Amino acid sequence: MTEFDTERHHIVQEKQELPGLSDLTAQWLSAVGEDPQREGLQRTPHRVAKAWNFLTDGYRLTLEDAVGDAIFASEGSEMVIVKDIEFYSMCEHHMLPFFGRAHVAYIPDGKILGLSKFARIVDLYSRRLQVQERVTTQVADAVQQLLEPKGVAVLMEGVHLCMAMRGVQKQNSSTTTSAMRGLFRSDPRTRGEFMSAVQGTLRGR
Ligand SMILES: Nc1nc2c(ncn2[C@@H]2O[C@H](COP(=O)(O)OP(=O)(O)OP(=O)(O)O)[C@@H](O)[C@H]2O)c(=O)[nH]1
Ligand SMILES: [Zn+2]
Repeated sequence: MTEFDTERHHIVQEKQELPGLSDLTAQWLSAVGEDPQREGLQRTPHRVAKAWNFLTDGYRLTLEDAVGDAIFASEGSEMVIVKDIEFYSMCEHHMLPFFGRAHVAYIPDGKILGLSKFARIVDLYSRRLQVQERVTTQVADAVQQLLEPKGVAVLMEGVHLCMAMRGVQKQNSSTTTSAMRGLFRSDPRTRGEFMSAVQGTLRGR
C-alpha cells in the first residue's frame, strides 16, 4: 500500500466527523419532529457527520490523489473499456441518493492508466453533491487531462431516489448520460463499438 492509499483509506474509514455537521443534524432531527435526545437518536448526529464525510470525500481529494503514480507509457492504441463501475452520489437539488453504473472507455495515445483508477475517478466526482450530467463530463475531462488519449467515452446510468421516493414517484425510470471526446465523438464506428460493448449491461435490456 502506498502512502497515499493509507491516507485515503483513512478518510474512507469514516473515522472523522465533518466539523459542525453533528450539531446541524441534531437541529434537523428536531425540525422533522424528532427528539434528538431519545435513546435511539443520541449518537445519530455523530454517525451522520461521519457518514457524510465519506459520502462527500470527493471534495477533500484531488485528481492527483485519486490516480497516484499509475500512469504508464504504452505502445498500444486499442480501445480499453472498464465497464460496470458502480457509483453512489447525492443529487444537489434534494440531497437524496442517485446511483447506478458507469462505463469508461478510452483509446490510448502513448499513455495508459491503472485500471482501478477509473473507479477511483468515478468515486472522486460521485462523492459530492452532483447532477449526473456533471459527474459524467467531469470523469471524461479527467481522463482526457491525465492521458491525452485519442478518445474518451463515459456512459452513466443512474436511478434517482428523488424521482422514486418523492416528487413524480416513478420507480422504474433510469437516466443515461454520456460524454464523448475525440474519436468517440468524430467517428461513429468507434462510438458504435463502445455502445455495443456496454449496452447489454444497461438496466432492463
Ligand atoms: N438534469 C438533472 N436533473 C436532476 C438530477 N437529479 C435530480 N434532478 C432534477 O432536478 C429537478 C429539480 O426541479 P425543481 O422543480 O426545482 O424541484 P422540485 O419541485 O423538487 O421538482 P420535482 O422533483 O419534480 O418535485 C427535478 O426535475 C429533478 O428530477 C440530475 O442528476 N440531473
Ligand atoms: Zn433530486
